[in-house]
Amino acid sequence: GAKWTYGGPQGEHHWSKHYPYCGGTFQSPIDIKSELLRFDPTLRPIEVQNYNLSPNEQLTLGNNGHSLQISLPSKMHISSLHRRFTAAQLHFHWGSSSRPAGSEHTVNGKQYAAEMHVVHYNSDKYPNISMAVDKSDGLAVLGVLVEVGEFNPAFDQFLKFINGIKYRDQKVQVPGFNIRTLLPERLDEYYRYDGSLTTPPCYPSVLWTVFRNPVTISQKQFLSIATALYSSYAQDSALMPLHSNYRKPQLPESRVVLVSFKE
Ligand SMILES: NS(=O)(=O)c1cc(-c2ccccc2)cc(-c2ccccc2)c1
Ligand SMILES: [Zn+2]
Repeated sequence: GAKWTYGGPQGEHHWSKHYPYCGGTFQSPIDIKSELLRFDPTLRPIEVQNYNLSPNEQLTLGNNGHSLQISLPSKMHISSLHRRFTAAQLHFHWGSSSRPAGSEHTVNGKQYAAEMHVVHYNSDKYPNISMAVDKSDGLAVLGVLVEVGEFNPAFDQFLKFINGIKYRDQKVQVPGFNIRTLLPERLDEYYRYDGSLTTPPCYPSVLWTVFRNPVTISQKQFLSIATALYSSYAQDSALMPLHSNYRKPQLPESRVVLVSFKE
């Protein structure tokens, strides 16, 4: 599709020219603020299956020019939703070394250092993710807020390979590890709402689950994400640092955010 960026003349305010859904309804991310929240006692803890990958399994770590992503095997899935949602990939959004605030979802206006998205598709209904990506019941994304604090050994399972994907379209194989360790401890405390892809084409096809509790990474780990990557190709003469790859919060319109916990 057409080129899009996070700033400048192809930035988010221009996305809707080539990607009409980006100017539509049910857009993500949003500011998760108290007045939108409604406690829902029927929201069950998220249950994930086969997230504990053996080191004998290889995962593809890649730089797609907009984010750092890890491809995930299709045995990984969410089993606690009304349909099976099979994992496809996980990726990140982050700030910059000078502005360590780059999460997409914010909570009562607080923006976190980064955010991880684990993207799943409704494999009960669709044969593959391409058929699911633009359907209103197609995707389920788990959102994990990331803040700077304690060192996180789980993140180092892939961060130690980040210098192999400095430039756009570079990929490296990394040994499998327990992806569950990238998620917060409490999978029973989360925000839930109907939204969209936060990047073009912005399809309103995502059942969002944003966990209440952030995970932490160290300042050094954050800086490696925020400073190691470029959105330009290795052979390009102009180096384009890849950072601040987050969309700003969108209007909630009349949407309610369901919450699985009372306090
Ligand atoms: N931020 S997100 O979760 O809404 C998201 C989902 C998917 C996605 C991935 C596979 C299938 C379907 C949707 C892709 C991206 C993406 C991020 C950077 C660059 C290009 C695309 C972002
Ligand atoms: Zn994302």
